[in-house]
Formats: sequence, structure tokens, C-alpha cells
Amino acid sequence: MTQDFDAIIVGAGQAGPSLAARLTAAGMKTALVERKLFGGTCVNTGCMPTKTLVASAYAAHLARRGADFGIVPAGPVTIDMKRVKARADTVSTKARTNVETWLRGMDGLTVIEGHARFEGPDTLRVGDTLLTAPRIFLNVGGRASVPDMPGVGTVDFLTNTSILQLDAVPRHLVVVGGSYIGLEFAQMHRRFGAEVTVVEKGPRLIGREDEDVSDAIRDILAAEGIAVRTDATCIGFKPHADGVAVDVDCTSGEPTVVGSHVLLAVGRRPNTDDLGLDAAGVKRDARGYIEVDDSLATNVPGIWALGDCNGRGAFTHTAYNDYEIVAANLLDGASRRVSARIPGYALYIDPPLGRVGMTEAEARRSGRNLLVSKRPMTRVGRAIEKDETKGFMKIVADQDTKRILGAAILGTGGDEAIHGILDMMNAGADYPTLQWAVPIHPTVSELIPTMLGDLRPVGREG
Ligand SMILES: Cc1cc2nc3c(=O)[nH]c(=O)nc-3n(C[C@H](O)[C@H](O)[C@H](O)COP(=O)(O)OP(=O)(O)OC[C@H]3O[C@@H](n4cnc5c(N)ncnc54)[C@H](O)[C@@H]3O)c2cc1C
Ligand SMILES: NC(=O)c1ccc[n+]([C@@H]2O[C@H](COP(=O)([O-])OP(=O)(O)OC[C@H]3O[C@@H](n4cnc5c(N)ncnc54)[C@H](O)[C@@H]3O)[C@@H](O)[C@H]2O)c1
Repeated sequence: MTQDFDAIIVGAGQAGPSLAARLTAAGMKTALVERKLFGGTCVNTGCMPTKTLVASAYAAHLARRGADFGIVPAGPVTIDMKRVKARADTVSTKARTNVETWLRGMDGLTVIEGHARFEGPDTLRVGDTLLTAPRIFLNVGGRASVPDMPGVGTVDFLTNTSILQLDAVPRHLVVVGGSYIGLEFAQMHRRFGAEVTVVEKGPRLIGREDEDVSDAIRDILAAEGIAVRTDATCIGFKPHADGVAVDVDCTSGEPTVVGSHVLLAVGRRPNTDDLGLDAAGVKRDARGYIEVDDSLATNVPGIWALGDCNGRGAFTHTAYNDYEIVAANLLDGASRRVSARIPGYALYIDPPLGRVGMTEAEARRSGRNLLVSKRPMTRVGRAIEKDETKGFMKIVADQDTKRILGAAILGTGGDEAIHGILDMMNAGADYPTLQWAVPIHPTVSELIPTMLGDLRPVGREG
């Protein structure tokens, strides 16, 4: 059977559903194909369950710290991991149901469950059905990457998906990969009561960030009793009576760590290998990401790629912004470009890291005349009042243009406070403009104008 549409969307992640709403509202007969869970990674195995778990872990941490605030707990803090898991499941399930209900009730949209694969540039097969359309939008996302590390096939390991099924606290969780996914799970499980070791092949955690950020995060995690093994260039796995033996024969420390559980958090790979892209002539890069231009169009006219599968972003908000770009260009006559996007994101350890724009290292490499201001959270009233004074804030600006180039707020409320800077950068305002804002007291954000007053010149690199 062949069904003809004006538009087909593959994937109900962060871009697909909203795009379906715009296309159908514009009168296009649209099909949306989803092979697994409506809402995709963020809703089911990414942001939503993990941030719900992070909130439970924070509650446990604060409860243990009760005495610091004059609150005397009735007894020791215990973790009911079944209820912790149930809470995360409920949040995910509600969100997934909402997306699915919305899509199924959308006028002009045909929802098709199944795996879509190209048979030609305007034709996709889902089971026995052929779907055709002059416009095809790929929002197929990604999955955990499982590299062919020595012994990986001989042991049980967890990914960001399977670890969500744990309803008991692991005795010893070994987290391989010291970046976003690894660090969020490492800290939450430590706070749930597990022994935790993070194994990172690079010389430092979260290696894309500035060294001072990496160092501060390592200190924060170490203070909670998380063991961190960096420079682990020779990681391997062996079955062990107590779980899994992980070779971390690094430059120092014990050569092997035995964990009851191992989480692989070593990056993601796009879901583009089983999409039949060759049949449509759509180009992928060496890592499998679909190649797109600045408007997210692929090399084949009438096919666009949005979200994690295009390699231009790896976050929910970048996937959603991809939808906004494509919809605005197609339906509103706009000419929006992905290169205009200012990168921003947060790492949800506690305290969180809010980030926008360039790191200081990137700014130095750019050869500009730089101004930098840095302030420890021990000098932020709001943090002192909350007794959450770990971390620091840093802003980097261009001395000549007076534009803010980037910022990092590693500290309580950092994921929210960073938006004051992100919004100003997005508005194209210079830093003296932000300096004149009258922020609310007591907040973390109120120190941003003060920091701008403390900007000092620093040298360039190289
Ligand atoms: C543990 C974890 C925590 C995260 N936390 C955050 C966070 O706090 N903040 C943040 O911004 N980002 C976070 N992310 C990243 C975020 O989840 C992703 O960037 C986002 O979900 C990408 O959305 P997407 O629409 O590109 O793809 P996805 O959400 O992955 O959706 C793709 C959909 O396409 C479907 N699909 C794939 N192939 C086919 C096919 N051939 N046929 C039919 N359907 C198909 C899939 O089943 C899936 O439903 C996290 C990710 C992980 C793994
Ligand atoms: N808070 C958030 O917004 C959030 C949270 C989780 C995930 N995410 C998204 O998910 C993506 C994937 O996250 P991730 O942490 O899996 O990947 P990542 O690419 O950010 O980091 C992978 C880490 O694993 C290390 N690594 C790679 N191969 C290794 C090996 N063989 N042995 C040991 N270490 C190894 C790398 O050096 C790196 O530190 C991120 O890019 C991010 O966009 C976002």
C-alpha cells in the first residue's frame, strides 16, 4: 500500500511533534512515524527521568545535611529506591502520554508506529506501507555509544537507558566516561548510597570545559566520596565474582576496580545507520551524523535533519530550536540560521554548572583582547544563606567590542542564573548595558553586574 502526504516526519523526539503541529496548522497532510516511545530520549531515557532522580538525590543530600541547618533528623536517612524509581517513571510516563495524546488528536496528522526506512528520496517504508511526500523531516535522535572496548562483550553493563530500571541501589557503580551523563549518574547514585568510581580516559573530567571548571567539579565530587580515575587510556572489562572488574591501569592508583555495576557513558551515536539514507542519497559524515547546511537542509532537496542526528547540537533545546528554524523558514518566510545560535547548556550535578558561549580557553585561542572576571560562590550572599558555597562564576568579555563572549556559573542556581547572561548575548547587548540592570536581592544573578565591574584584562594564548 502507498500513502501520499505533503510532509513526513520521522521521530517523535523534541523537534518532530512541534513541527507536526505547525505543518498541519498550515494545511499540510502530514505523517509522523515513531518506532518506539513518543517523546524520544529526553522524555523517556534522558533529561526528564534523570533530572527527577537528581531531585531525589538532592533531597537525600539535604536531609543528611539537616544538622547544618539546625534541623535534627529523627533517624538516619534511608533510600527507598523503588519509590525513587517510581517517581521518575511517573514523570516520564505522564510526559510521554501527553505527547502521544497531543499527536493522536492533531487534525491533519497521521501517526504511524513503526521503523521508517528510505526507499528513495521521497519514499519511506514502514512495514508493508510505502509513504511518499515532497518534504521529509528526520528527527531520529541518537543512542548510547558502546565502543568495542576490550572485554565489553564479556560483561553486563548499563547504559543511560538500562540504569533507569534499577530499583535497588548498586553496591559499587563504576561509571566509565566523565562527562554529562556519567557525572549526573555518578553523583546521584553516590547520594543514594552507592560506592562510586568515575573512570575517564582524558586527563580531566568534562574535558570540553575550562580547567578550573573541571578541577572544581572533581573537588565537589571527591568531597562526596566519589573516586575519580582520569588518564584511563587502557580501560578493559572482565567478569568477576563480585560483578565486573574494570581495568583502569592509569598513571596512578589501583590497576583494577571491581564494581557491582558498570555504566557506560562514553558518548552518543546518531540513529542514522538503519534509516536507508543511501537509498535517498542523503550524505552522512564520518561519525554518522546527517550533513546539513545552515538552514538544516540535507544535500537532497526536500529532506531536512533536525535534533541530535545532525550533529549541530546534542540537547533538547537545540533540537527544539532546530524545529523553530525549519518552521520559520518554511512557513513564515524567515531565513533563520543555526549558526546564529549561541550555545548554552547546563550540567545537572549539584551545584549545577550553567554555561553559555565560549569557554575562557576558546576565547583565548580566538586571539581577541579579553577581559575576565571570576568570583567564588563563597562571596555570593544567596549561596552563603543557603550554605551552598561550592563553585564559582566566571565571565569572559571582548575588551574591544564590549560583548560578553561566554560565562560559566558553577554554583547553586547556576542553571537558572546563566540565563541573564545568555539573554543579553542573544539580544546583542554589550556588557555595560547588563551592568546597569538592577537585579533582585538576594539572588545569585545579582552578582553578575558586580562581576562585570570587576572585569580585568588577561593575556592571549599562543
Ligand atoms: C541521560 C541523558 C540525559 C540528558 N539530559 C539532558 C538535559 O538535562 N538537558 C538537555 O538539553 N538535554 C539532555 N539530554 C540530551 C537530550 O535528551 C537530547 O539532546 C534530545 O532528546 C534530542 O532530541 P531529538 O529530538 O534530536 O531526538 P530523540 O529525543 O532521541 O528522538 C528521536 C526519536 O526518533 C525515533 N526514531 C529513530 N529512528 C527512527 C526510525 N527509523 N523510524 C521511526 N522512528 C525513529 C526514536 O525512537 C526517538 O523517539 C540528555 C540525554 C541523555 C541520554
Ligand atoms: N545536562 C545535559 O544537558 C545533558 C545531560 C546528559 C547528556 N546530555 C547530552 O548527551 C550527550 C552525551 O553525553 P555523554 O556524557 O555520554 O558523552 P560526551 O561525549 O559528553 O562525553 C563522553 C565522555 O566519555 C569519555 N570517553 C570516551 N570514550 C571513552 C572510553 N573508551 N573510556 C573512558 N572514557 C571515555 C570522553 O573522554 C568524555 O569525557 C552530551 O553531548 C549531551 O549533549 C546532556
